[in-house]
Amino acid sequence: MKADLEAPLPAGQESYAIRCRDVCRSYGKLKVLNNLNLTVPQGYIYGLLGPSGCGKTTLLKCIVGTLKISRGHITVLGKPPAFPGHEVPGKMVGYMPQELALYNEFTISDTMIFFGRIHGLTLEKTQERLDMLVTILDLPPKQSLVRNLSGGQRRRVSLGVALLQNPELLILDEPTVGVDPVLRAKIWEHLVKIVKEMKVTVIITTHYIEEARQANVVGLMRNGCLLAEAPPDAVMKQHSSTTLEQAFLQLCEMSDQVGSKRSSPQSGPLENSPSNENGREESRPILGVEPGPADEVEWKVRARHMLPKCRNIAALMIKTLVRMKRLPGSLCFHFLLPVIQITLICFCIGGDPKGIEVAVVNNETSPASFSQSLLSFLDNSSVHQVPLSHADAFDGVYNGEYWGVIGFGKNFTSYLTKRMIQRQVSREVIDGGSVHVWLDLTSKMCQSLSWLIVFAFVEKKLGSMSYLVALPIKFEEPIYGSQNTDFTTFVTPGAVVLLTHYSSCLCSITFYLAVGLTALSFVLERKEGLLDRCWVAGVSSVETMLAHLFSQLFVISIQIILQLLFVLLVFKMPNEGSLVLVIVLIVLQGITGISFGLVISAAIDDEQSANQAALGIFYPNLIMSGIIWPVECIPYPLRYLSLVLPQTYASEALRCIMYRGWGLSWMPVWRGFVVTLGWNTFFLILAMVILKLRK
Ligand SMILES: Nc1ncnc2c1ncn2[C@@H]1O[C@H](COP(=O)(O)OP(=O)(O)OP(=O)(O)O)[C@@H](O)[C@H]1O
Repeated sequence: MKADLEAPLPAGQESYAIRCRDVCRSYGKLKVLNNLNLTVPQGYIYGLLGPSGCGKTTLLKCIVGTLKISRGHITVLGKPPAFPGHEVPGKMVGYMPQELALYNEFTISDTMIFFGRIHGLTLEKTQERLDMLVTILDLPPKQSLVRNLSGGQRRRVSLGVALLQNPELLILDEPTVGVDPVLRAKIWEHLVKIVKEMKVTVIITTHYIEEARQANVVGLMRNGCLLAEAPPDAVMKQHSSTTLEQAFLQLCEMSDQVGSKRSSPQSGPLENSPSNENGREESRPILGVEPGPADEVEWKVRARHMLPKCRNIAALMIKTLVRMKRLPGSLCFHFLLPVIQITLICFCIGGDPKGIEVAVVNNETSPASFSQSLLSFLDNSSVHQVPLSHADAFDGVYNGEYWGVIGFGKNFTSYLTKRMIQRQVSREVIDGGSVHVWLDLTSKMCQSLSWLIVFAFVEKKLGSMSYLVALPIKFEEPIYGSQNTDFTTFVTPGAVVLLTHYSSCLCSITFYLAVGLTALSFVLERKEGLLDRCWVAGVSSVETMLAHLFSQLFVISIQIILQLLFVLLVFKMPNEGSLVLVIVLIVLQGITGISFGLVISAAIDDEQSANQAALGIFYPNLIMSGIIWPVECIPYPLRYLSLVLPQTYASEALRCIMYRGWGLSWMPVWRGFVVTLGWNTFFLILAMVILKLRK
């Protein structure tokens, strides 16, 4: 095995671009990279070959810094990947991941302009590079939408993105899959040309082993370690084979024979290249360096590196807006969905019952009787009266045909008159002078019905005499709110908060919930390799999150304006307090939603699970936040849980502002703001930590 590694190197090798030493990486218990050593000389094409699942992509991800290694050292262009101030990830590296990692709603031109912005290229420079790439890679017209391209065309666009900024290092994960042989030859020709002319270093994986003969060096990988690393001719010569494929097969057989005794190559000839000028940082710890004058400069570089770049945030935001523009139907739905929801709440919740079938058993026959007169006061649109006999009326209720029975005794008029004019009356007179109501109370709606009946009889009919039959309780003019405050009024502020929270929250985490564009973006971008690609291009997790937050903020601002217009102007919900406070609180709740969405999308990879997580949290939150029913009705242990939910205090604060006209000096109001801000900070930090930990 060692002999394989001792094949002569091409002349002129002076330094290395990539050096991996004893690199290990696992996914849980699965050890994917196993003490791997690899050296890619500067200005070479390095063909990384190996069977599917041997760990090539994992290695490339470790090299570009999207995955952290568990053990060992990696040096890329002189420093470890993601070293503060280092432009790997960044401008120095062009990365083509195995997934296509392209925005489907973009044209080819949009795609290049987006990545050009991230690399800091001017528009003219990007256009110039794009024209060149169209010729070299035989790309379709620049204005073609990516989603309309064939698989091979998309792969070429993806390769074009990697080549865009003329990087020093190109990392290409299977760039020639699905590309026809003529174009494959053209791509290799271009790679050979840029390596020769510009001293670019290329590391390329491919399933077409024979095409790797054009590489300067090949690395044959199996089970997470390198079996051989040498120029293709040397590998073939070593194994007396006429093809690389044969040589590779022999190597695999030998490796199987050696089995577990074999260790990964510890020292290949490529390693002997004079390395230390470029590999300076490799053995140096990233943290814990002794302070000195040079370190001061380094700290400044690090600090600058850590600060989010406006350029990247702007590029990501423009990207989101362009994508929205390309999906206008989806955009309208996105804006209208919360309005539709709030309209439905206002129309469907808390109103008076309409068209209820009620059986009437009237034993008084005279048309001038009180009972006839009272029945005429019942609102016909609410209660549809069906005159029936006693037996039919009760049968109808038992059969579910009527919601209840209203009954009058045959002496109702005379007994009621007695009740009102005599000081003392017998129980029989009270009973006979009362309206008897039997209700099917399996529906809460009938409770509203009973109040309707009382209201019709006592308030409307008896008018000024109503006090004679009233209960010994008097409800005076309310201190806050009005006598007409209904369930809708109670529920609306909470619903606005909730809808804002969830519409924005779902934006970040769930898949195509009506929103389409931005909603899905984070989880899908992650899944499609777009987040990784942007990260390798130099966009940090903080920049991604901030851009996402700002663009979502734009969307929820429009949603909030539309919701408030409907709630305040169309449905005439009262607002006694400051509209500014109302808007700020709702926007802050929107941010809670976005940041909560970011937590879920940072923790979960696929849209289905993200959707389930969002829904799983939505309902308990809706029920327990005091939005539908007051928190005071929740039993004690659960009430404590309710109080720590992000919407409980916010809904209360919003109700206090809108209906009591309270300002920030009132504790329930400022508490709503403070708790919301606290949740926002917590969710944003948590999302960032999860993103960092999951590398
Ligand atoms: N995110 C992940 N979580 C768990 N296991 C993973 C993950 N990514 C890759 N693996 C596993 O790691 C191993 C190496 O995968 P990798 O994608 O690096 O292989 P590869 O050599 O690039 O394969 P191919 O040529 O088919 O692309 C595989 O067994 C794969 O199942």
